[in-house]
Amino acid sequence: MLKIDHLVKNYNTFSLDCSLEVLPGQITGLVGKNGAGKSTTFHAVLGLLRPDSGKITLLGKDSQEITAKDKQKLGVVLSDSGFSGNLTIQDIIPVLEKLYDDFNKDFFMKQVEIFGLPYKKKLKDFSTGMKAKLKVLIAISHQAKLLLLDEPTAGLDVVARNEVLDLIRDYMTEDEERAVLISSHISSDLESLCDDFYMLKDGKIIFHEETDVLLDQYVVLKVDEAQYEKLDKSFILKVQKENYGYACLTNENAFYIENYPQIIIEKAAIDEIVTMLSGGDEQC
Ligand SMILES: Nc1ncnc2c1ncn2[C@@H]1O[C@H](COP(=O)(O)OP(=O)(O)OP(=O)(O)O)[C@@H](O)[C@H]1O
Repeated sequence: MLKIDHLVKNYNTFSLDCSLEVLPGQITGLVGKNGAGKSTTFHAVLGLLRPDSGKITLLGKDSQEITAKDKQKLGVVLSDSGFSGNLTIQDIIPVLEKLYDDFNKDFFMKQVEIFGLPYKKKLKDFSTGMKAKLKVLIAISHQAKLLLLDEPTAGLDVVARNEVLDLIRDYMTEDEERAVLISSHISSDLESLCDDFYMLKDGKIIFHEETDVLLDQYVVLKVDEAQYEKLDKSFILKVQKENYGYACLTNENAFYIENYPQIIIEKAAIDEIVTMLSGGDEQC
């Protein structure tokens, strides 16, 4: 559905080199701190900036050959995009009908009602949550095959965030060929949503894993100084100094359970994995 092969974009003090793949039927998460390069990646995929090198294949075509008609098959949320704040939902409906051959007005209107979005209020007077819901709603209201969602939950409270994530889940259940690339700097947001994760750090993908594997095989070993000395560190991905000794991240849960029954082994939440992997701590 989307394949990015060594997309390179250089700015003065920042250099992106990103490769990732979004498969049909999958929700892929792109996580990374502020400034990691998530938006630059989305902009490049959408042809909004010119990459220095690399290849992007979108909907089965080289991204440079994507037509306006093809773009109708994309549902997009960008932080810096949207309709003029002086318009209302009432105003944008005819625009959406013109923009998208498959715009589903009934679905859109129903969701506007469910979300309690004001029909005649100017968009600039919407709350952050209302704006976010409207953006995602627009992205999923025209039978898109691929959603490209850059930080769609930014600034939302837990309730609004879950409503937005539910919309994305519902979108996926309607057609098993659909796919989503979604970014967030809060990885826990995406834990229950995504099938796999890529992690960007300083413009580079430093990690890719399926969520099932993450939840099943990634654990944190909590060891004191003496245990740390004796630990076989072959499968330790990151080490973090703690008050009690060391927290060691591994993706070989079974090896340490079998060989070190006396040490404390805790399930690693995605947030913890991301924080440890993106931290500057020593890597074994
Ligand atoms: N047009 C530009 N000119 C120069 N530098 C840029 C430009 N656009 C982005 N950058 C730089 O590229 C880096 C990555 O920015 P980007 O917006 O892609 O990060 P991000 O991961 O989306 O961050 P955030 O979560 O804050 O949106 C930053 O250091 C940013 O300053």
